[in-house]
Amino acid sequence: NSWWSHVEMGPPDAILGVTEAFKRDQNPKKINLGVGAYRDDDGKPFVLPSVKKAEENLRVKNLDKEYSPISGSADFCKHAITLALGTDNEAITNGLNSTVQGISGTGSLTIGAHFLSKWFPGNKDIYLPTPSWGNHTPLFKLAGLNVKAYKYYNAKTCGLDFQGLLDDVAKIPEKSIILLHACAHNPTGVDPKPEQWAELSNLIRKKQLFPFFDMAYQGFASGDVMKDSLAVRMFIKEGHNIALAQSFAKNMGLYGERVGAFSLINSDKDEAARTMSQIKILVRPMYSNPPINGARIVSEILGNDELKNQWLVDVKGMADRIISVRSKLRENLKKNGSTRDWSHITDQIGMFCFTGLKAPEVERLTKEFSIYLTKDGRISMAGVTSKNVEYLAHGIHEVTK
Ligand SMILES: Cc1ncc(COP(=O)(O)O)c(CNOCC(=O)O)c1O
Repeated sequence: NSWWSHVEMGPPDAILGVTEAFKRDQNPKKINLGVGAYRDDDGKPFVLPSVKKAEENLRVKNLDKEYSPISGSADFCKHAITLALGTDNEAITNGLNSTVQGISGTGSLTIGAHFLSKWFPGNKDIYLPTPSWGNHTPLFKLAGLNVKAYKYYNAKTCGLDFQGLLDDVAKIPEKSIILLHACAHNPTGVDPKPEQWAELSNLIRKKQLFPFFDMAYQGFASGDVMKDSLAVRMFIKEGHNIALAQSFAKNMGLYGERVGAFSLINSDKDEAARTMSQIKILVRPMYSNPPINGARIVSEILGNDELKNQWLVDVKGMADRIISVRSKLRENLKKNGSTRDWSHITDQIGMFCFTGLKAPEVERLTKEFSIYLTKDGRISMAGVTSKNVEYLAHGIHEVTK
């Protein structure tokens, strides 16, 4: 008889469910706004020219398939942290970072979660923004951390609830962990302004909280890699010894290659060596060592001026396309006669837009117009193109007028 008769069917993933329904829809005008991956103006996946060139360079090198070190190649780790903090950042030149390759952003967050769960000297409580990426809660719980929340999004303005954020952070018990989206907040697209990051940094220091940055979109948000890492660089400059998870899924289009990095900024080189040794001890039984292919592509691009410059053009091109369809959507809503304030569509940044649509409006948009998005009204701007933006504006206006 069965071992598993007690195992019940789990709930479908909210986002993947949207794509399944989209695939079944026969309407030629259907639009999928659920997918969290970049699409070009023809709605197709995009392999960056810099990535294609890097792969050509790698092919002729006839590299072997030997294991990576547990931490990934030192070359890759150096390139990853240097991209995040900037070439001459003191934390790097003084050897204060302990950086390992992670299995994309999810795997890098997971390494951090397990490290904190085992070694964090304070409360094993991690505070997430409300809302946050759907995977954060299960990921941190799986590592044994208690997941709590702080106010972040203002549904009335579709913007940042900065006062609510400060009030909540002020209430977090000292020596707790706070998760921060470095740029392009998922799912809201709402980021603090630089001066708000500065105020938050002061409060977090006063409260002696441990900042854990999740930077999954560096360069993809504004199109400028240094602008997008401003909060991370500011916090380190202000004396916070942070944790940082990076992903190359979006900004290099390496989704399925699963390339990321996890870093701690330490007090001194000796502490960096000790934390590095313990991070490797965690990774070894987890998956032993990381995949080599994507890491080689990243190293090839970031280690070669011509390819790095090509990549900077490629990633800015993706960001600019998203920024332009945000403007087009807002313009078309106005053209359709909508009198609502849609300024949040262009104020928000990165892959996602929190439209402010309520569940019944979302339902009508899907049923009557074959436009697919998650129930919370989040749309992936990557699914919007110059060809479907007018139809999208028409549908949104019809269900919100
Ligand atoms: C904030 C954040 N952190 C981390 C990650 C991790 O991404 P990866 O593990 O692919 O690098 C993601 C990827 N999200 O993908 C889009 C979606 O499903 O909403 C993310 O949004």
